Amino acid sequence: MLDFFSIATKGGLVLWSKAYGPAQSSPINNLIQDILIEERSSTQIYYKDNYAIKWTFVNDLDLIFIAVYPKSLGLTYIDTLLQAASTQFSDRYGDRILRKSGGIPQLKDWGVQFEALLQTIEDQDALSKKTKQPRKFEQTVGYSNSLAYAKAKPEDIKDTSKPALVDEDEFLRNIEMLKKKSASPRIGMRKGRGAKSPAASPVIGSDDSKKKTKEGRKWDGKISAKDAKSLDYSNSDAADVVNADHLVDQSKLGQHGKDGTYNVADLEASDEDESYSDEESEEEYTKISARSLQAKKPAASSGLMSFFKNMTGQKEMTAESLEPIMSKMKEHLINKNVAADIAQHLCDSVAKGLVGQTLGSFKSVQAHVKQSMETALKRILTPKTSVDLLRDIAQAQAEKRPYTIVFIGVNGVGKSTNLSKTAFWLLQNNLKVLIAACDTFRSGAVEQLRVHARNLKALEQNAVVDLYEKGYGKDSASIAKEAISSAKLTGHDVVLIDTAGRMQDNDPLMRALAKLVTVNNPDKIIFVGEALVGNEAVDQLTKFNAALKDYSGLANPRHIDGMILTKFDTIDDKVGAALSMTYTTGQPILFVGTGQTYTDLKNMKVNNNNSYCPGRHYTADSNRTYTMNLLNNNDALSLAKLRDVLIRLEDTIIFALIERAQFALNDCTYQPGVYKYDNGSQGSFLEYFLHEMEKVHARVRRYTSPDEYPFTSPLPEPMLPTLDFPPTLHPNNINVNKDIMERYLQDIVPKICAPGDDLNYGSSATRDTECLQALSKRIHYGKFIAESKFMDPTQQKTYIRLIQNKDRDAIMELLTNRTVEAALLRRLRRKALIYGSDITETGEVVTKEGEVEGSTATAAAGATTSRKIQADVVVDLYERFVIPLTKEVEVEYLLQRLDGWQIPEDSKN
Ligand SMILES: O=C(O)C(=O)C[C@]1(C(=O)O)C=C[C@@H](O)C=C1
Repeated sequence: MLDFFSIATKGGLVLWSKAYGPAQSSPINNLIQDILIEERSSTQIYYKDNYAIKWTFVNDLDLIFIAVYPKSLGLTYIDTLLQAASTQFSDRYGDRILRKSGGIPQLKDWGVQFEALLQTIEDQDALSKKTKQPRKFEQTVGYSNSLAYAKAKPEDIKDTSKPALVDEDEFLRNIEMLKKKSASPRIGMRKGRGAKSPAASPVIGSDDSKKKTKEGRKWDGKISAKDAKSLDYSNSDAADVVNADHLVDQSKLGQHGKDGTYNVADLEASDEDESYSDEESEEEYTKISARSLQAKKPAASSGLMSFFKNMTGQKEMTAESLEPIMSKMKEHLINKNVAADIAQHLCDSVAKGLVGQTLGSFKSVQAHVKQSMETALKRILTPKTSVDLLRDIAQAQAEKRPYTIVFIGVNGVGKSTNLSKTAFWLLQNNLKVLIAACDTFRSGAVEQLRVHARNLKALEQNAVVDLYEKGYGKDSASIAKEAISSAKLTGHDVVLIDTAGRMQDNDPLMRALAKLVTVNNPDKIIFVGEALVGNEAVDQLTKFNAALKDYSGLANPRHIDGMILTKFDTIDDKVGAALSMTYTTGQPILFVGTGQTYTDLKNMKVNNNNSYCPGRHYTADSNRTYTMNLLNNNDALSLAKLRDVLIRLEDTIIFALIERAQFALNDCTYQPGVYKYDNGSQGSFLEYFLHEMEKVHARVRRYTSPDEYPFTSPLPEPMLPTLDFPPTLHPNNINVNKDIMERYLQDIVPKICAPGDDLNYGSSATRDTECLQALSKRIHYGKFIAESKFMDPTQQKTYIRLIQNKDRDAIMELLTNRTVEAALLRRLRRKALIYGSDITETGEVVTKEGEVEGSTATAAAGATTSRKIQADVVVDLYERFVIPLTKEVEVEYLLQRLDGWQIPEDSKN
C-alpha cells in the first residue's frame, strides 16, 4: 500500500501531503537532499532504507509529485497514480497558480479527489491481477489514465482521507510563496539544485556566483525567513559578471561541415531508445514489433506476440480474431506515450495487413506484424516538408532582409532556453542574431533573455547577439514588428522572437499569439514543447494550430512549421512522444533539447532500421548526404550541397585514375575503327566496350537521371519504369562527353599510365569506363551549379543581362569563385598524395622513397615506395581540364537559360 504522497514545489515547499503508513517525512527528506538538491540521480525512482520513492515533475507549474511505498511491495500502479494525480491537480489549480491571483485552491477538495483517485487505481490494480483474461483496451489502466481520471468530479467522491501533514493555513502560505517564486525567472529557480555537485551541468541563464553559495533547503514543510528570501528572485541582478565557460560543454559541441557550417551534434545512439536486434527471441518480441516502440523492460508473459503465437496454424486471420491482439497492441502503444488516436491508426494499419492472411508459423506472423508496423510508422513519420534553416536564412540574406523565427508553446517548457540554444547554433554559423523579448507577460522573462544575450556574447568574442526589449505589458505583436524593422537597419541576419507561454485553452492569449503571427508573418513558427506524452501532445499542438488558423483572419493562415522537443533526456519512451507530435502536425522535429548548456541542442537521429529519423533528412542540420537525391527538389539546388557532391566525386575520380594507372597504356584499345557498332558505324575497342556497358546501364534507366550522360548511342529504352525527377534544370542540350573523351585519351591516359602494352585490354577498358563516367558526371554537374547560381536572387538580374548580351566572358567571370577553386586544388593535392601513397604499419604516409611524411625517418619495412599516382598530375588534370570544362558547361547552360523562360517582373533589368 502507498505510505505517503506529497505535492511540493521544486524548490522544496510542501503544498500538500498525506501519510498512510509509518513512512513519515524521513524518506522524503532524503529524497530532497539526495536527488533534488544535489542532482545525484537522473532516474525517477529512488530507494532508501525499506522505501521506494517515485516522483514526477509538472514543469510548467514547477511542482513535483512524490509517492513513497514499501520497497518490498513493488507497487506497479505508482506511475499511473503520479501521472493521474499530477494531471488532475494541474487541471484544477494550474491556472490559479500561474495567474498568481486566482484565490486559494481548496485543500479539502483536493484531499477528497486524491483519495478517490487512489481508490480507483488500487481497485483496478487488484482487478487486473485477479483476471488472467486479456483485457479490452478500454478496461486498462492506460486507457483510464488517458481519459477517465481527467474527467473525475470531486463532488462525486466521498472524503475518506486521513489528516494531512500540512494544514490549510500552511497551504495558503505556501501558495503565496509559490506565486512569489514563480514571478522570478524560471531558470534562476533551478540554480539551487546541483550546487554541491561540481560535475553537474550548469543551468544556462543562471547566475553561477549565487549557485556556488547556495545551500540545500531543509525539507520540513515550513519556510524559514532565510528560505523565503532565497525563494524570491524578483530582484536578481542580471548584470553579474558572466563566467561563460560553464555554459558550453565542449564535449557536446557539434561539427563543422566541409562548407564551414556548424551543425549541432546528433543525439547519441546511447541517448536513444535501445536498439533493436534481429536476433531477439520470441519472448523479447513480446515487446512489440516496431523497433522504435519496444518496451524497455521485459514484457509480461502475456505479451503481444504470445497472442499471435496462439493464432499460428489458423486458417485465416479475421478482424474478429485479431481484435484482442490489436486491443493489447493499442494499450502497449499508449503506454509507450503514443496518443490514443495514433495508436489506433497504427493498429488499424497492422490489422489491415493481416486480415485474410494465412499465417503458418510464428515467424511469419512476426514478420508480417513487423513489416506492417514499420510501413505505418514510416508513413506517419515522413514530414510533409523539408527544413534546412541555414539554407533558408542564406536565402533571406540574399534578399537583404532578416530571417524571423517565432518560438511558441505552453508555459515552462523551456522556450527561452531553447531559443538561446538556437541562438548559440546560429552564432556558431557566424550569423548576427537579434532576440526580440515579446514575452511581455511573465515577470522575469525579459531579464532572463538579457542574461542569455550577455552569456552568448561572452562566449564568442565576435558574436553579434543583441536583445530588443520594451519591458512588460506592451503589445507583443508591435514589439516583434519593431524588432524586425530594427534588425533590417542594424544588419542582423536572424530575429528570434520569444513569446509568452500560454495554455492552449487560454483564448485571449491564443488570439494575441495569432495576431503576432499575422502582423509579422514570420519565416518559421517553431513550437517548443516537452517531449510530450500521449494525448497531451495532440491536444497542445492541435489547439495551437487551430488558434493560428481561426484567429488569423487570413485566407492562407499559418501553422506550426517545426518543433523543438525539450527535456528529451527526461522521458523514457521518447519515440512515442515524437511520433505523436509529428503525426499531429505533419511537421518535422528540428531539434531536441537534452540538458542545461548551450550545446545541449541536438539532432534527433535514429538508426536506419525504421526508427524515427527526422534528424538525418529533415532538420536544420540535414546531414549532408554525398549522393544528391535529385528526386527531392528541395535539396537539389543548394550550392553547398552541390559542392559537397563535387568533393565526393574528387575521391571517385582519384581512385578511378589509380585503378587505371595499374595497367599499361595499351594504346591498341584506343585505335579507331576496330569494332563495329549495331548501327554499322565503327569504333575503338574502348568505344565498343563503353557502348555495351551503356546499353545495360540504359536498360536500368541510368541516363534518365539528369546527372548522367552517355558517351555512345543509340541506346535501348529502360526496362524499369522511369522515375519522376522534378524539373530541376532548365531544358538544354549540353553534352560535352566528346570533349571529355578526347582530353582523356590525349592528355590523361598517357600521363598516368606506363607506356607500352601489357595485354590487359579488358581491365584497361573497364577502368577507362569508370574514369570517363566519373569525369562526365563531375563536369556535367556544372549545370546544377549554374542553375543554383542563376536562381540566387542577388545575382539573377546580372545573369539575365549578361545572357541577353551573350557576354560569354562576363558570365564566366561572374560564375568563377577563385577561393573555392584554390581550396579545391589544395584539398585535391592532399587527397591524391594520401590516396596514392603507401601507408606504413604505424600509419604514416610514405612520401618519397624510404621517407615518411613530416619526418626524415625511414619508412617501415613493407611499405613499397612507388606512388600509385602523382599528386601533381591529378592537380594539373583538374586545373587544366576538369574545372575549365565544368565552367564551360556552366556558361553554355546559362546561355540557354532564358530560352522559353518568362522573366519574372522583379528580375527584369
Ligand atoms: O563551386 C562552384 O561555384 C563552381 O562553379 C564549380 C567550380 C569547379 O569546377 O569546381 C567551377 C567554378 C568556380 O570557380 C569554382 C568551382
